[in-house]
Amino acid sequence: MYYLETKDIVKQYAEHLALNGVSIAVPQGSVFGLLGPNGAGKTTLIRIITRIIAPDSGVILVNGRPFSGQDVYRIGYLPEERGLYKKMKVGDQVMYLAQLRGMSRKNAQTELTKWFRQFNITNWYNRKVEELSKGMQQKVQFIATVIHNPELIILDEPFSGFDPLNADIIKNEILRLKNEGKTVLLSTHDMESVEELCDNIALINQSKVVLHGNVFEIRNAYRQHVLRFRLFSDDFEMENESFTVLSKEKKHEYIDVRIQKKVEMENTELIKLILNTYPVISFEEELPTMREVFVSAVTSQSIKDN
Ligand SMILES: Nc1ncnc2c1ncn2[C@@H]1O[C@H](COP(=O)(O)OP(=O)(O)OP(=O)(O)O)[C@@H](O)[C@H]1O
Repeated sequence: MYYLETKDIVKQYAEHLALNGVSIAVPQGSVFGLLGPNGAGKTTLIRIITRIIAPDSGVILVNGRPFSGQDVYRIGYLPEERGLYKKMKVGDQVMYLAQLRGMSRKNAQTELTKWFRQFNITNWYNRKVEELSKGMQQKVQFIATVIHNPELIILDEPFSGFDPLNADIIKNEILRLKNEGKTVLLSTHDMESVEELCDNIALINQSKVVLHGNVFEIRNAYRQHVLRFRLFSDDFEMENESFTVLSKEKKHEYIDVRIQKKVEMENTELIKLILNTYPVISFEEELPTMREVFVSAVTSQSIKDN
C-alpha cells in the first residue's frame, strides 16, 4: 500500500516549468529517495506535498485519500534551509516547535527528554542555538522534525553539514523509524546514502520523473554484465569470445579478475567456463552504483533532448 502518492503534479513559476506531470508512489513503511540534479524540481515537489505552495494541477493522496489539512500534523519536515531561532534556547525551541505541531506541553517534555538522551545532548537544553555548530543545530532540527511522532517524515538533504559519525547516527535513526512503520521521503545528492537507506527512488530530471522504482531493480536494469572473480592463481590468461577481461589484480596467492560478458549468457554458464580452468574462490556480479545510475540516466536524457 502507498502512504503517499503524487499524481500528475504541474507547477509553473513565472518563466519556468518546475514540475511537468510528476507522479510518484511511496510505499508505507519504506524509505523513498527523491533524486535529481540541481534545479530538477525536488524541493518544489516537497513544498507542494507539505502544502507550503500549491500545484497548478495534480493531486496528492495520503493513504489513498486526497490530502486534507489535518494530514499536515502527520508530517515531519526537515527543510533544506535550516530555520531555528538563533537567540532562543535549544530546549525552549524544541518545546515550542513540538507544541506548534499539536503536542501537549507534558507530552512534548517527555518526548524531548527521550530524544535528547538518545542523541546524548541533554546538556544542550539551556544553550542558545547560536552557540551551537552547524551540525549540532542540525541534530536539534532533526529532533524537532520527528518529536511529534509523524507518520511521514520528509528530509531535504538531511546529511549536509554532518561529519561521518553524526551522519551515521541520523542514518540509523531513519532506519529505526522505518522499522517502526514510518514512511520516509528523503531528498539527497548523497548517492551512497541512497544505497544504504532507500527501498525505492524517483529520479527527477528537467521537471519530469525519468526513473521510478525499487533501488535493487533499477541497479539491476543498468547493469553492465560485469562479474568479479577471485581465483587461486598467479595469473588469468583465458581468452574467449564470450567475454572481455576488464582488469586483473594480483593479491598474494590469489588474483581478482573483472570480466564483462560480450554475449547473452547465464552467469552460471560463465562460472562453469572459468571453473574448467581455474579454481574459483568467489564471484559476484558488479551492479552499478546509484551514482553511476544517476549519471547515466541524466546524461542519456540530456542527449535525447538535444
Ligand atoms: N519561487 C520560485 N520562483 C521562481 N522559480 C523558482 C522558485 N523556486 C524554484 N524555482 C525554480 O524551479 C526550479 C526547480 O527548483 P527546486 O528548488 O525545486 O530544485 P531542486 O531539485 O530542489 O534543486 P537543488 O538540488 O539545487 O536543491 C529551478 O529552476 C528554480 O530556479
